[in-house]
Amino acid sequence: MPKVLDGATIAAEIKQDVAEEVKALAARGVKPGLAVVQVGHVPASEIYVRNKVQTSKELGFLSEHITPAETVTTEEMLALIATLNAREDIDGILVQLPLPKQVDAKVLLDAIAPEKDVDGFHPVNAGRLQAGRQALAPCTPAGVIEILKRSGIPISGANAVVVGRSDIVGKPAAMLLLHENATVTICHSKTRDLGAVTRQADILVAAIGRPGFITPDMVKPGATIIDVGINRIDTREEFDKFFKGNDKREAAFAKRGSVLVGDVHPAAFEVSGAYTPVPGGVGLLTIAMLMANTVRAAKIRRGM
Ligand SMILES: Nc1nc(=O)c2c([nH]1)NC[C@@H]1CN(c3ccc(C(=O)N[C@@H](CCC(=O)O)C(=O)O)cc3)C=[N+]21
Ligand SMILES: [Mg+2]
Repeated sequence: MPKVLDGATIAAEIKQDVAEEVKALAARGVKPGLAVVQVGHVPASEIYVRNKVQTSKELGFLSEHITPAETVTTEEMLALIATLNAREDIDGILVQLPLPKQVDAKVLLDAIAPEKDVDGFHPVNAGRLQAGRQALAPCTPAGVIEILKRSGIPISGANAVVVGRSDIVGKPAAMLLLHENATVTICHSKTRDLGAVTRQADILVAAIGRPGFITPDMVKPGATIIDVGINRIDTREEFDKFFKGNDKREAAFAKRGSVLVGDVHPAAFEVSGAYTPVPGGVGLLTIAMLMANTVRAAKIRRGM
């Protein structure tokens, strides 16, 4: 039976560590400050943003939730970022994605002061990360490393295969794994005989953004699978592809009319030695690492 790498347990450990750091900072008169900017009403953003704001409050941060209207312009957003960049009490700035079409996301993200870029999306942080300098790393890939380390899964010398090459997950995940001395391969939609490559993986990171894309034949028996995908399934046909005969998921589907599935087909987990479930895996670590990044930003920025 494969081992389930429980995101909730590991996230709680990280938050405990963060809480202790916050206490130590409080004793020195410092309170980490996080600004979460949520534009308009993207239904998928509501739950994540609420979770980020609530967690940062629980941990004793100064927490600010800023909610510009759906119709906000790039210029107005740039003015907001400039204000937050200049504020002494704000250590971290997060602009929740996606943004409305009229807002130029790249221009905005590049305007965030790199030392306050707790998402790790700024090209200066991407460059620092790849150049082996002190950097704020993107939260989801940082969470992947934390799961592996805290679960005692050896990274050094392992074959790590990352499927997906996005700037915010695949690429930085590969870089972080490389820094931990894995032998890293990045795969993507043009990779030839993908299964032959993924079957070499001791650690398989799935970050494609397609439901159930990784099938059992693509997994080396006993491998560790980290499933970064979060896909919502809301038709019976799709449901049956992944969860036919699964009573727990059946109940969830009946109740909510949708369920989440990762980028890994549930049958592929059965081939693995250990895996992160969806939900309850990497997503929870993303939020925990945002908190860790904010404390880190506070310490670095304040010279501590
Ligand atoms: N600037 C920015 N930074 C982000 O980090 C960012 C973003 N924009 N836009 C959206 C994505 C998505 N994201 C998630 C965070 C937590 C869960 C999470 O907590 N997932 C839980 C619950 C999932 C559920 O029930 O819906 C789980 O996987 O168990 C998922 C996804 C952060 N993102
Ligand atoms: Mg993310």
